[in-house]
Amino acid sequence: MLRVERICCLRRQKVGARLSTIHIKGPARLSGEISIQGSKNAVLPMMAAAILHKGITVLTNVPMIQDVDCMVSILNYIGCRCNRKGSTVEIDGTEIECAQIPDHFVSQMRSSIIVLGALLGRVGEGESRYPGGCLIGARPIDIHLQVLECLGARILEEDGQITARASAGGLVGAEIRLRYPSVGATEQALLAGVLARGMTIVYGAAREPEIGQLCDCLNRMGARVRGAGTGILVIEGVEELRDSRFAVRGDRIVAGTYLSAVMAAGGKAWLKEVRPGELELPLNLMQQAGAVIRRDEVQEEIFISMNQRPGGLLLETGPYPAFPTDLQSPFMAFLAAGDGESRIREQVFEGRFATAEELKRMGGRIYTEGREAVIQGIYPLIAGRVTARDLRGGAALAVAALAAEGETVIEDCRHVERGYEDLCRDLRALGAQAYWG
Ligand SMILES: CC(=O)N[C@H]1[C@@H](OP(=O)(O)OP(=O)(O)OC[C@H]2O[C@@H](n3ccc(=O)[nH]c3=O)[C@H](O)[C@@H]2O)O[C@H](CO)[C@@H](O)[C@@H]1O
Ligand SMILES: C=C(OP(=O)(O)O)C(=O)O
Repeated sequence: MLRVERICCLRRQKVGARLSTIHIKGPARLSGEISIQGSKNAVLPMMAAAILHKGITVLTNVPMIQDVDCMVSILNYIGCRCNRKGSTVEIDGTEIECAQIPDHFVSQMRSSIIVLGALLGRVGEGESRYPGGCLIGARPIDIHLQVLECLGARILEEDGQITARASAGGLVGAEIRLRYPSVGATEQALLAGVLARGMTIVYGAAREPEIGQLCDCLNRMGARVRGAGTGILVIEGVEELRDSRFAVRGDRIVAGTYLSAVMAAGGKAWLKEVRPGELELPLNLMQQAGAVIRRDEVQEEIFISMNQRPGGLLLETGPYPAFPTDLQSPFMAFLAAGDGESRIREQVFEGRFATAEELKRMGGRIYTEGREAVIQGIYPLIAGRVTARDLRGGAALAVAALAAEGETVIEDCRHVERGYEDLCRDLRALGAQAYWG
């Protein structure tokens, strides 16, 4: 059995806490242009993929967000050397000294759990506690563990500690059927399958664009993965990977948030470095609610103009290509300041209506029952003191504040900093009065 000595010298880089209150003066009308940061949900598994390679992986257009800081800390801790210059991160995975993902960082970020699959692939073992991340539902990891077991890992769970070990020859390719197209579990299968012996086929895989990006990145590193964008992924195991460089694409959820801001406030905006095709359904719904949208797939730009109160919508979240759950709260925010009745069905995370309570404190007329919300639009909303309950929920409150009379103070925005480089900077670039306080 491959053993990794647990030197675990604590090279813990403190994940810095910044100011975590946002002040926004409304109502606003927006006009401006912004480049969209690199995608959080794409870059985190790519960073984990660097563990698989005994050499250098360079990622460019990496967003400056806390989850990336957290992943850098995990990689440094296990023995990789991460060197960051602006939006470029170079990861040297030559030495892995420790197969234990440190508790401190696991509790901060959901994506920490996929490091387990990469460690198993590279050194045949890994240890982790249950991952943190946004509190938007139960978020079990049974499918992740099923994936690893299918590939031959033995999993031991004791007091919240998970230990996974491959047999002496390492992981072995297998057919894996996912009971749900979980994004994280699909990433887990990709990371664990790349260096496994033989062929791995994942049926019922997630089809999110971030999975496609991970497949592209792994193939650039020398892996052999086919089927990206479909529900069946075929991974032909390889012996080793090679040095590579990969550019992370723009974050469709961040873009969707700023489009929602224009929907709430009115005005116009040009968003650069984002693929309109990744936001097909949200853009169609925004048009249905009254926006004028122009998409440029070649230049990777979206233009939006909104000159009326948003009309009511019916939407239901689901795995891609259905409506993304991560945009549910920003949509709820602009619909709350709209004209007419909307209905939202949240099918992915059962706890993702917490932000509705905060929107109600801003005068929003929202009624939730189970997985369903009914929203009666009203304008303007009322500014007040509200709390960011989760990452997208915090951003959604900023969206609502643009359609509220007075100064809104959004407290506890540490979750927002996990995923947005600087929400206030970007909203100011669109003409809003938004400041960290
Ligand atoms: C870092 C990252 O990429 N986060 C994204 C990822 O989260 P994440 O990878 O956690 O989301 P999943 O697709 O795994 O979860 C979807 C559903 O499956 C359930 N489930 C998941 C795994 C499992 O082992 N067992 C299980 O029951 C979850 O509780 C949830 O109800 O995809 C979500 C769905 O698009 C997004 O909202 C998150 O922003
Ligand atoms: C839920 C999200 O993130 P995480 O899975 O990292 O908690 C999100 O990005 O909206």
